[in-house]
This record gives sequence, structure tokens and C-alpha cells, in this order.
Amino acid sequence: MKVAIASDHGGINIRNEIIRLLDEMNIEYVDLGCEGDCSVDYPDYAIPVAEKVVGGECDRGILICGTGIGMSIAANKVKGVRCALVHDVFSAKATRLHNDSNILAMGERVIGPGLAREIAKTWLETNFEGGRHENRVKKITDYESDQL
Ligand SMILES: O=C(CO)[C@H](O)[C@H](O)[C@H](O)COP(=O)(O)O
Repeated sequence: MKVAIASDHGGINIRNEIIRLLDEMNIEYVDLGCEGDCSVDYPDYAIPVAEKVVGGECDRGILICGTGIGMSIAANKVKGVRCALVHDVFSAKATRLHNDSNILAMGERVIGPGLAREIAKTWLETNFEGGRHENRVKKITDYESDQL
């Protein structure tokens, strides 16, 4: 598995924590910033991560900003992205099992690094359940295909 990861200035500490986790899990990753700690715009980071995932260069993406909301909104504009904004371990597991989410968004002004690490670990280790969920996800991708 290869992961694309990025944050804005509001998510640097959790991004560093998740990079440590990826190293411990021997998961390959590409870090798309942000560099330094000055104020940046979350779409400039969400969209490149999303494009790496839907383009096939990476299998999954992880995005962190202050709330995770801006990152998830921006990433979900990219066709093929199913970005889940998650702040608890139950939802991290459920969104992989049921939604086959391919990007995880979290907010550093919402949760601490310890919980973020548990969420990311669970999300990375959980496989899509398929079955009844296949057709539900297909309805989303079919809708996307019908868009311009
Ligand atoms: O986009 C966001 C909210 O939806 C992120 O939380 C950003 O990190 C946040 O908006 C940045 O805010 P700041 O006041 O410019 O640091």
C-alpha cells in the first residue's frame, strides 16, 4: 500500500504523528506538505492528494487541517474520491467496511495525536466488506460517471 499525506498549517502535528505511524507500519508514503508552519490554503493540499489517489499513484490518502472539514470538502470534489471525515475509531472502521473510503480526513483542533493515530491505524488496517455495500458504493460512482 502507498499513502499520500498532507496537511495545512492547522494539521502539522497530527501529520507528523501519522508519518511516524506509517514508518512503524512499514507503509510507503508520499508527503505533499505543507512545508513550514505559515498559513496556507487547504485546497492546495487536498486536491493533489486526491489526484494521486484517483490517478493510481497512491492507494489511499490522509488529510489533516484544523477541523478536517475543508480538506474533506475539497477532496470529495475530485471524481473517484470517497473522503471520510473521522474523529472516532468506530467510524474509522465503519467507513472502510461500508464506504470503501479512499481518503481519511481529521481535524487537529478537534482531536489529539493519540486518538488520530488509533483512527489512522484502524482505517489503514480495515478492508472493505463488499457484499451489500458494493451496490451502494456503485450508486455513488455511477452518479459521478453521469456528471459532466
Ligand atoms: O478548512 C478548515 C476548516 O474547514 C481548516 O480547519 C483550516 O485548517 C482552517 O480553516 C484554518 O484556519 P486559520 O484561522 O486560517 O488558521
